[in-house]
Amino acid sequence: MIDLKLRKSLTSDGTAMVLDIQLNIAQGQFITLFGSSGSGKTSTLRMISGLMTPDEGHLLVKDKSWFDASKSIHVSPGKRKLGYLFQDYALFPNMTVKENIAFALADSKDTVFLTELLESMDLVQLQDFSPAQLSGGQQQRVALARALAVKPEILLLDEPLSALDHSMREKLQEYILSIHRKYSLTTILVSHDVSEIIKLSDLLIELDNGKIRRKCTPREFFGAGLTSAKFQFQGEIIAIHDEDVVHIIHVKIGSELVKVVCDIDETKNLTIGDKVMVGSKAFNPLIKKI
Ligand SMILES: Nc1ncnc2c1ncn2[C@@H]1O[C@H](COP(=O)(O)OP(=O)(O)OP(=O)(O)O)[C@@H](O)[C@H]1O
Repeated sequence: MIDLKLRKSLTSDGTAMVLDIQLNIAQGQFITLFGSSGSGKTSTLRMISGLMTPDEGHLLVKDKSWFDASKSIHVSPGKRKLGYLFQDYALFPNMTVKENIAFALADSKDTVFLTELLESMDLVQLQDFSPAQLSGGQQQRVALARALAVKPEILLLDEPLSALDHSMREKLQEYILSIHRKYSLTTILVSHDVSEIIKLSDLLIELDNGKIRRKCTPREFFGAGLTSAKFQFQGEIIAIHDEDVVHIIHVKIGSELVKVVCDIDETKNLTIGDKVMVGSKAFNPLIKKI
């Protein structure tokens, strides 16, 4: 349904980087772009949206050409049927919830669809509020409804929940998944949150220095080596202490601190700040860099 091959010279941390990716995405798929900072995730979404022009390549959506460098085709961002959601809700402060959504409607007279969006996002009670009167999660629900108002074929989500607290994130994940299914969207998410990625997406694309390094299911990606663990948590290493022949790795998981005892061999590639999975199988804690 989406056939893309996009190439663009970018500057990564002052050095040149060529973003060069080729992907075929089926209708209805939920994909996550994952990778370190500067690997090209946001630039990929910006090229799909038309906000950034690739140097070379093509982008076909449902057999319609949105971009083709060799034929000088560049459909403007406003004419691409897509919804784009960022961490920043970017709502109009002087408009009510309802007006914010109505403003984006493909057909401004389509009050049936406007009501459906207000209902799907549980915004009926809040429709006359202004954005300043809403919580972060409520504002992001309005932004999501507004992204859907154009009846998009593709939904682009660039870390849309990273400013929200844990419980709000979980609720919003449910909304995103339900609208993805209800409107048969093809959704591309950028996220660093392992549980969010596993919960939402069918396919993970790992970007490294502008290239696709790996394509697999999120479970394969994060679970390799720990697949039979009885439980797994994502955390961040905040300290590594030497104790004779072992290392004690201090991992922050949510607001808890967990200490994992490891052989020196096991910790060779681990440093403070690394994101890791901590799991346990038959009472032996396991730790793996992600
Ligand atoms: N318009 C542009 N022209 C040239 N270089 C750019 C442009 N936009 C972004 N870049 C550079 O391209 C690189 C990739 O940026 P991008 O925002 O796509 O990375 P990312 O993977 O989304 O990172 P993060 O996780 O930190 O958001 C960065 O080094 C950035 O400075």
